[in-house]
Formats: sequence, C-alpha cells, structure tokens
Amino acid sequence: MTTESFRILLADDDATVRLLMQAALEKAGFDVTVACDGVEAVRLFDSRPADMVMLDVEMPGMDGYAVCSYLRERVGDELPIMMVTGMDDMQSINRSFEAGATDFIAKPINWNLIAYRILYLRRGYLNMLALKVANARSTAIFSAIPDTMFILNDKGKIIDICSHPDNTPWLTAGAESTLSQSLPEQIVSLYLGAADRARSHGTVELFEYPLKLADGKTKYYENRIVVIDPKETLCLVRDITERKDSENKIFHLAYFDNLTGLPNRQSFMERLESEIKRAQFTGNKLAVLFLDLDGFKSINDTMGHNTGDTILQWAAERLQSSTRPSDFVSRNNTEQPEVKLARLGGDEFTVVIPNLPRTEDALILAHRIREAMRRPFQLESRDVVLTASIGIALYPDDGADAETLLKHADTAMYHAKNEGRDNCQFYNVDLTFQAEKRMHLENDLRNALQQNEFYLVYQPQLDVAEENFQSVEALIRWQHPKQGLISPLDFIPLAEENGLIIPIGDWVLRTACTEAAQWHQRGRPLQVAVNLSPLQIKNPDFVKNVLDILAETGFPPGKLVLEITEGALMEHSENILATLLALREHHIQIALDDFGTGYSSMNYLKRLPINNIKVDQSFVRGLLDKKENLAIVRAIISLSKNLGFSITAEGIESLNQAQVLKYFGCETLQGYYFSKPITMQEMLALTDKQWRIEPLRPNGVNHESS
Ligand SMILES: Nc1nc2c(ncn2[C@@H]2O[C@@H]3COP(=O)(O)O[C@H]4[C@@H](O)[C@H](n5cnc6c(=O)[nH]c(N)nc65)O[C@@H]4COP(=O)(O)O[C@H]3[C@H]2O)c(=O)[nH]1
Repeated sequence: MTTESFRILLADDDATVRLLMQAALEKAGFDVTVACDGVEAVRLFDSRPADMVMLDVEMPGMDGYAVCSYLRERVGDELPIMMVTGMDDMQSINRSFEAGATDFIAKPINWNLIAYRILYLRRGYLNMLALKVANARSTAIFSAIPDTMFILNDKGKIIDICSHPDNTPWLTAGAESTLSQSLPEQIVSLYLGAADRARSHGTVELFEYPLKLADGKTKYYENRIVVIDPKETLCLVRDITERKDSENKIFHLAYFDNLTGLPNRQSFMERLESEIKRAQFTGNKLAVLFLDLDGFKSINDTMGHNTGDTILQWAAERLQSSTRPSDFVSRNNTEQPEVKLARLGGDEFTVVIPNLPRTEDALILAHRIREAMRRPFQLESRDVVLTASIGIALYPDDGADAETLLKHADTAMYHAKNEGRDNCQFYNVDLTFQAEKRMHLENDLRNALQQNEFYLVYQPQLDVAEENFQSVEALIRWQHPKQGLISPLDFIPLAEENGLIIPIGDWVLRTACTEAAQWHQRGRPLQVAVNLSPLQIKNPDFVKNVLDILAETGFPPGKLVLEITEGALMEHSENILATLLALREHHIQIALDDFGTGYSSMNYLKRLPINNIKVDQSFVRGLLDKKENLAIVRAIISLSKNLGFSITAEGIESLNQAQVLKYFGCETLQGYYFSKPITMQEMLALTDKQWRIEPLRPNGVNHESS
C-alpha cells in the first residue's frame, strides 16, 4: 500500500491543529479527511472507512474516547487509532488505552516529526495485516491437510497442536501434555530419536509405526518431523492405514492364490530360493514335494468348475493340516522343520521341507499327505475320491537352484503317476526304495515292543582266573514277522534317531535283570552287562528308572554292569558324569565299551567312575597279524591295570588270541571262540564248563614283567 492510498481520518475541534496536522500529513503523501468533532468523525468513517484514525481526546458532543470505543466495536482491533492527548495527562493516556487506542501523541505536537510517527505506525499496521494474512493462509493450509500437526519440544512435551483431525484420537488436545501420555514407550522413542536427528542434521525425518487404538483396531501412521528451532520440532502425523491395507491387498494378490489362500508360484519360488541360500549356509538338506491330484481334470469336466474349485480348497486344507510341524515326523530332535506350502496353479501344489533331518522324513510326509487326500471329499450329490501323486526332489542332491529342484520334483511326480498314481517317488529312483525300506522299518519298530518281537541273547564272558563264565553281555534281537531276524546294528541307530531307544532300552534292562535274577535263583549268580545308548543316559529319569527296575526284579545292583561307549562319554561328558556317579553310589558297575575307537585320554578316564574297560574288537581281530594292534592292546591293558580298571577283551575268535590276551594280563575274555550270543536256556548249560587257557607270548614281544 502506498502512502497516497493510505487514508487517514483526522478529528479535532481545534481548526488550527486540524489545518497544521492535515498539512503535515499531506506533505508526507497521506490521503487525509478531516472532521471537526466526534459525531462528524463517526459519520465520515461510516460512509467511507479509513485506514487510520487520529482523534483529539477533548471534543464537544462525542469525545475522542467515545469515538475510539465506537470504532473498535465496529471494525475490531486491527484499525490503528492514534489519540491526541495533553502532555503528561496520564489520565487521558490511560482512558485512551482502555478505549482501545493503538497509540497516542502528546501535545504540543512537533509538526516536523508527526508524519514520521504516523509512518512508523503505518508500518506496524501493515506488518500486522501481513501477519494476519499469513495466519489465515496457515489456518487454511492446516485445515486442508488431513495430517495432525503438533509442536514437540526437546523434553518430549507437546506444546501446541496446530491441527488435529479425527484420525489421531490418541492425541490429547488442550493443556500441555507429554508424548508418553499418548503413545507407548517404543513409539515415543521413535519420535524422540527422529526429533534429535532432525535438530542435529536439519533433515526431514520420516518414520512409520502401527498403533493399536482403544477400540482394538490397529492403525498405521506415517510421521514427518521438521526442525523449527533448536528446541522445537514440528510433527506431521498421517494416517496411512488405508494405504497399508491396499499395499497388503496388492501383496496378497501378487503372492497368494485367491482360491485357496496358499502362497502362489511367485511366492513359492522366492521362498525356495531363500531356503536354498539358508541350506547352503547351514549345510542342511531340503526337500521339494510336487503334488498333483490324480483325475482332477475329469472332475472339473464332468462336475463343473465350481465343484472343482471347492475340491481344490478342501485339498489345500488337507495339505495344511497334514503338514503341521507338530504332526510331522516324531523324532527325538525337538527342532521341527517348518514346512512351506504353495499352489502353483490348477491342481498342482508344492511343499518345501527346509532343514530336512533324514531323507525318509520327506517320504513319510509325502505319504501322510497322500493318505489325507485319499479320504472321500463329501459333495452334496455324492462322495468323490481323489488320489495324489507326489514327486520329491532333494537339495543339494537333485539340484542346486529353485528352477532345477522344481523341475526335478515335477519329473518325479510324473514318475509317481507312471507307477500307477496314488504314489510317492523320489527323483532319484534308488532313493525311493531305500527310504521306503527305512520308513517301513521305522513303522514296524514302533509296533515291535507291543507285539513282543524283541528278545535277548547273552554272550558269556570268561573269567580268566576262575576259568569259567562269571558274566554275560545281554544283546537285543528283533524277530521281524516278515523279514526274520534283524541285527541291532540295523535298528538301534534308527531307534536312536526317533527316540524309541528310550522305551526299548528300558525293556532291555528290565528283561535282562528279570532273566538274570532267575539264574541267581537257580544258583548261578552271573553278572549281566547291558548296553546303553547315549540318549538313555541323558534322560534325567535314568537313574531312577534303573533303581526301580532293580527293585522290581530283585536283581542285585552289584551284579549289573552298564556299558557305555567311549563316544557317548565324550559327547555329553558333563551331564553323564553326574549320572555315572549316582549309579556308582548304588554299586552299579560301569564299563567303557569299544575302548580305543574314541580319543579319550587315560588321564581323563581316571577321573571317571568307571570299573571296566572293554578293548574294542577291531584291535583284537588283528592282534596276531598287525604289530600295531598288538602294541595298542598291550598298552591299553597295562595302563588300565595301573589305573585300577579291570579289562575285558571282546571279539576273540581264536585260541591264540585268547592266549596272547591272557599273557598280557587281560582278566575277562569274550568272543565267538567261547560262544556266540545265545539264549537264556543255552546259557545255563554253559555255566559249568571250565576253560583252561595257557598264556602265549607272541613273537617279537619281550617277556612280560608285570
Ligand atoms: N565278529 C564278531 N562279533 C562278535 C564276536 N563276539 C561278539 N561279537 C558281536 O559284537 C557285538 C558286541 O556288542 P557291542 O560292541 O556292544 O555292539 C552292539 C551294541 O552296540 C548294539 N546293541 C546290541 N544290543 C543292544 C542293546 O540292548 N542296547 C543298545 N543300546 N545297543 C545294543 O548293537 C551292537 C551289535 O550287537 P550284536 O550284533 O549283538 O553284536 C555283538 C556281538 O554279537 C566275535 O568274536 N566276532
């Protein structure tokens, strides 16, 4: 606004003052209108409002205060009103202020300066107008933006809420509040961290967070923080729930199958790639199962697509329920692999088993799925029976990348179809045979205890000094109804993998103690040795189980020997030590089986509560042919004796081996030369037999000094 277009209304009853004032102001370029009293001033203003009013306080009729009050009432507090008062007239200055005057000039007036006073006043007025416009603009902007805006100070206090739409109901408007009163702690730290960064770097800090509201719904917010000054930041909070929902929808559409809700091909391939990377890193195996419903096409053709879709949905549900980790493969390993399912399209589904513990686990799961699919699908009109053909490819054996693995699982699926459908096949055909064999064996093993298919045989152990059998080793046998006798070497490792060794081991201990107690009753107080698996000893109830069995069977603890392998001892030494000590406290003897195959030092063994060391049969076998074996056996015997352990040699197949071992000072001998493992009755017949073994010094060995 130029000075010329700035209109001043001047009211004074003193004509001289009026004239002088008008002249001074017009000289400065203002557009001046004059009134000779208050009433005229009001009339002139009403007919044409001015940009500024100058009022003499003393005027006849309506004085300056009354005019000032009137104008304030009429146009508000923006209009600059200048009162002309008498010098030092404090009363009129006060009254002017109360009437709403903007400023005052005291008489006598300095005519040279008066225009400058008005120019200053005008500038203040124009600034105020500009501020008002800026404020109005800001208010308009705030009301147009759907964001909540508030000012946060460096202490985490909300000191002003500039705009507050409905979508941030958690923000308490009104008196100063802290962020912590409105938001959970972790979100408050997000704010404070971002505000710190905005202050120190002058950047606009952006972050997002989900927030659960009082009504239980979760909203997503995007927050921007901008620095205002070193103490204050402006926070703009936007509700992005709708955007998030649509992003999720888009993600779901891109990665999930609409019909079944399962991940789709794209998602499957990405997951498989990442699982392969993980397997590369961990060195684990993984399996890809490719499932195709047999005869689905004809269902679609004859019963229509709607029925087809319903069946696919049910098939997906069955796939999900038959692959739940808790149902999947019972193993002693508590780490269950989490399988991943997908629908590739049509009636093709896939399953990935990451971290596959054993090859046959993939086959077990495939058969479980196959069984689940075979149950009739109950449609309104009739029941439909569908079968599934499943192909399995393994990483790394059948392919190193997702494409190859899927292709090979698909090939295996066709192979399963060719084998007559309702079938599961590995890509590697030989594997199907082996894994099936193990799978069936495992199934049969689960039933073997209930079906009484186990029995014990006993291998006698010769006491060299007494020259007869004082002890036996109990060895388990499995009489399989179809496959005949199965060696423990074939089923004990399997039982250890799936945890069945615990009930089987209990059975062995109970049976051995029961049968040996019967010998005792018949006057043959043989000592009995029972093999333990590491898993049994790790079981926290083990000592109690053993004591319960001894109490139940009445077998004397001092006649029971528990054999543990050197490997087991080294693997779990800390836990096992406590168990062994507890057993020894109850006079149960401990023998270290297969000694020489591990790496335990004699120094370490000396601290263990062991009674007996069994020299592994591999050393005995080559005793007379290999010089090293001779030296090793001799050293083991002499060291063990020095440490106070008794010594048993196993695997003796010839008289010469027995003689040499006697020469070295071995106290107990066991092997086919004396007897193969035999039944309880056969054993009784052997107990009276006497064995005289003459010591034999092997060639090249100096005379035994001890
Ligand atoms: N070639 C040859 N072999 C001989 C001779 N003397 C004994 N043997 C065989 O050597 C094995 C000795 O048992 P082990 O070292 O404890 O080795 C056992 C043991 O580790 C395990 N085992 C057997 N029964 C049980 C059991 O009840 N529980 C557990 N946990 N493991 C068992 O199975 C392994 C094999 O048992 P078996 O087949 O009964 O085989 C027995 C026995 O028949 C011989 O002169 N020559």
